[in-house]
Amino acid sequence: MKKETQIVSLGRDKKWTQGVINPPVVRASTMVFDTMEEMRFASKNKANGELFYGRRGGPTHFAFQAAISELEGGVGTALYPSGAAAISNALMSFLKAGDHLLMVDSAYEPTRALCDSLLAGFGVETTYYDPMIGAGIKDLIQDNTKVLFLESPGSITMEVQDVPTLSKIAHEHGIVVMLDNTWASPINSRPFDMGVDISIQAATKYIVGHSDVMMGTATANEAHWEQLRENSYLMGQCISPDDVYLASRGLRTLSVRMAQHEKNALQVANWLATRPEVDHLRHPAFESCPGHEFFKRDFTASNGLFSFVLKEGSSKALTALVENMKHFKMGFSWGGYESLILSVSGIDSIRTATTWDKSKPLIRLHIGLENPDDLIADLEAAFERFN
Ligand SMILES: Cc1ncc(COP(=O)(O)O)c(CNNC(=O)CNC(=O)c2ccccc2[N+](=O)[O-])c1O
Repeated sequence: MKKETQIVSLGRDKKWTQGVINPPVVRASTMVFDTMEEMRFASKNKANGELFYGRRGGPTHFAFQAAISELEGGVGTALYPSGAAAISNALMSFLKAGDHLLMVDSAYEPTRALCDSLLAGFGVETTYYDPMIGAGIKDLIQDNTKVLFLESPGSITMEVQDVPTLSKIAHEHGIVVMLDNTWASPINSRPFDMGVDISIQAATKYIVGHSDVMMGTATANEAHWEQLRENSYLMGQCISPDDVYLASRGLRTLSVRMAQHEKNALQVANWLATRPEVDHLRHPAFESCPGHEFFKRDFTASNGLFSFVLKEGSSKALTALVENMKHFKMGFSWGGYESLILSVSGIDSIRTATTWDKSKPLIRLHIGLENPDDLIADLEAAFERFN
């Protein structure tokens, strides 16, 4: 089945929908049983889609979990109140005091903060590595290394990692491989075909697609699903069926939205490449982006999120560039239908395994579903304010 057809049909089994098109919202904490036998059966099968208790979810959750598992290519998906919760629960489900974690240097900043504060406090040692390290990762592996965490492309600076090579080396040492796969969404890469054990999505972004739900998912392969599911349950992770309904609804248009985001973004990026103020683009589909060759090999398409680096720019000029835009808004997120702009500073101060030239300012764009001609006109006016 092609991914476009999967997007429309997955998670709509009649056992969850009762025949209506969208799996209905079933809100529940308590679920009741008529006999002790029924109760025993539900307890025995509480992790296998039998109604047991609100924290294990209900039909609305089961339908969405089945769809994401199939799309990502795993066997089971746990749901969380945010992408950050998916990351923290996945890591804490497989790490204990005395363990060592290999974390990509280009990780989403709050992921770094988790490692440097909470995990460090629990006695987990973190080593950050260069996203472009490839086979060199083997030199960082210790006897107590338990998890290798990737985020590809990396937040803000967009480096694409050689996931298959990194996964192969990790598995040679019995290390669990986790990938923050939010940029690809569940349709533009096959994480488990690349050797990933747990694929994480900030569903907040493209899956929901309308900037109105916070949600995370973590999908595991057979070998890691029970440990992820049960440890996440012990940490009390559960979410509202109303939010799941909205995420399911967003999922149905993921293919068409992603295709339009990609088309619009490429038009804007190609225009930016002609601007004299721009030093280079950090869009995975462009050769100027580190890991472009891995993007071509491992991804089926790009989307609306990319960054570009300016040759120079004072704080005053950057403020003039990003403020007073007609269509681009400043906001901490991406993946909705709207266009966003972020002037990112301080990258050099949060990277420890790589260096960043802070003399060249970075702007991250999320290209929404507006007409790209209007977006380009907006950026043209922005550069007039900038210069
Ligand atoms: C790849 C990836 N993975 C996980 C998450 C977290 O998802 P959540 O927002 O649902 O918790 C995200 C969220 N992304 N958010 C952004 O890129 C914008 N937010 C920020 O820039 C931000 C917000 C708060 C604190 C620090 C930052 N930051 O990245 O510098 C993500 O991009």
